[in-house]
Amino acid sequence: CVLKASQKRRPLSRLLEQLLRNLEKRDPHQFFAWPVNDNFAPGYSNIIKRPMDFSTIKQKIDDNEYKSLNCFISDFKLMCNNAMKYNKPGTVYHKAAKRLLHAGLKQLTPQKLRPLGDILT
Ligand SMILES: COc1ccc(OC)c(-c2cc(C(C)=O)n3cccnc23)c1
Repeated sequence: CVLKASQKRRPLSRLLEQLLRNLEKRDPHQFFAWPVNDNFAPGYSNIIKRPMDFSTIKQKIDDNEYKSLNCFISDFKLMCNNAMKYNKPGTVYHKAAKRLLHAGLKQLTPQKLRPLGDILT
């Protein structure tokens, strides 16, 4: 029996892919899907020193750069906090980031993750 490519993935990578898909559902406008472009966000790269977005997180999963769930969660928080730093409160992006962070962290609580078993230890 030959395993499909996805089944050959490391257990942590497969879990992170699943968590990422669930987080992306909370970004219906895809504001966080790709790196923020300085042409649409003046001065962004001067203000935000460590940009992060869902496509970069996906690439890091595929490159096995995440050694733990916490590193994955840190990048998710970085992505949301970048948006809350650059965009003023009340803007569509600041509000979207706050909602995404709140909804995302609720999906990443120990209670929600415990059923996924010992691959997190
Ligand atoms: C209006 O449609 C889009 C499409 C993609 C975007 O970022 C990938 C953004 C976007 C995303 C952001 C963020 C996340 O700060 N942003 C800030 C200022 C101006 N534009 C954006 C908006």
